Amino acid sequence: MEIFKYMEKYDYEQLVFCQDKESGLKAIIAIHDTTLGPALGGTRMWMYESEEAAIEDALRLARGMTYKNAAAGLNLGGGKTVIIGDPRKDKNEAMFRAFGRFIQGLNGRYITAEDVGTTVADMDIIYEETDYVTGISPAFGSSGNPSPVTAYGVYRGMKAAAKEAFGSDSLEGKVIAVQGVGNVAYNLCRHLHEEGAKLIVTDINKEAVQRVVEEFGAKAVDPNDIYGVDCDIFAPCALGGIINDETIPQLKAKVIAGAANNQLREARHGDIIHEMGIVYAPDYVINAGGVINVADELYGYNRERAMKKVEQIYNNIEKVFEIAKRDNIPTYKAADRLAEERIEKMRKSRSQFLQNGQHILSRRRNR
Ligand SMILES: NC(=O)C1=CN([C@@H]2O[C@H](COP(=O)(O)OP(=O)(O)OC[C@H]3O[C@@H](n4cnc5c(N)ncnc54)[C@H](O)[C@@H]3O)[C@@H](O)[C@H]2O)C=CC1
Ligand SMILES: CC(C)CC(=O)C(=O)O
Repeated sequence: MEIFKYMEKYDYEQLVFCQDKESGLKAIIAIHDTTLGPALGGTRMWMYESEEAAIEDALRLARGMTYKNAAAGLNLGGGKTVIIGDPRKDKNEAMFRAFGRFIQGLNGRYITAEDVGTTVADMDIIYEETDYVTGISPAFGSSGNPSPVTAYGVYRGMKAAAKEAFGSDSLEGKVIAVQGVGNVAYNLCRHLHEEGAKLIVTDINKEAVQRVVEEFGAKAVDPNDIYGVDCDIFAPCALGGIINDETIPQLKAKVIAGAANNQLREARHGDIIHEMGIVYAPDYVINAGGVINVADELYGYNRERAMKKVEQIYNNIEKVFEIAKRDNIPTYKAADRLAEERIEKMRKSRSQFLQNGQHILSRRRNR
């Protein structure tokens, strides 16, 4: 991978490599765009096949956060971190303290939170070293684990997608195939079960599957079989890239609506599912609940205010469908349009000069 070429193509601002030998920290912080404000995005800990795969994931996820934060109406830019390692074996306190110091060194250009493989306890350790962390324990007056709120937002967005596809937003009796039943999807399954949906689930973690089978009466299938099951809605809630040339021909669902980031392996896969008549709720619009919730910490966390904004995900998904119809484009492009228009407007308004203490004028005054 030619890193600068890739960064130039999608206009990334910064890529930071963090190494701490003592603790074993190998982290990559990617900052995509800070037009709207400091970059906020979670930290993923994962066993990448190669350093290149880790860099690519950090970059793709960071760009997704720029679009997610913009489409959600947040005054935040996009960034993300990946830590290379096994979250079950390789974590230690010194690692997250070292990581916190690296974040502090960015002086507020990047703010972190949880993602796959990291927890509230990890964020609490980072908080020992920097203020630029969210999703820390409610004991600190913060919002805690974002996953249940992400799940609620996905549930609301899925209802809006169901209304578009089936004419009613009720999920009662709908067959919903859920891929990955981790932190977000466990909570999503609870909402779906409470509304009377029928669940088909899979995960590579057998205990996670067992829990939703026992608690919500879900039917379990093997991970490779989830794409082809007979269902109304497919909810990808594991990792990215799962809508691709191999999986699309197997799909029977009329709707795709789930929590996973970067669901389309390539943009053209969004065109293919559009042509097939599948209603796709763009990933970064439907899964914004978590970031909306943690971002509220920056104002002094207020759950009621945060949840009001999360409710808006239903309307945001409707807005995406409206733009898609108005401009006769697939929904993934409509979502990009929504986000890009907002960023562009703000970029223009910020081009006016503001005396902010950093300009040559302020240095002259202090001489
Ligand atoms: N946690 C949050 O608040 C947010 C999460 N997301 C995204 O949602 C997705 C899920 O996040 P979490 O629930 O937090 O992660 P998680 O790690 O708790 O859950 C993911 C689950 O997917 C399973 N999995 C991995 N590969 C699989 C495969 N090939 N087949 C079936 N199952 C597989 C894992 O075993 C795990 O149980 C991720 O893509 C994440 O980036 C997006 C926005 C916010
Ligand atoms: C989980 C979040 C708090 C932020 C994030 O990284 C995301 O939405 O993907």
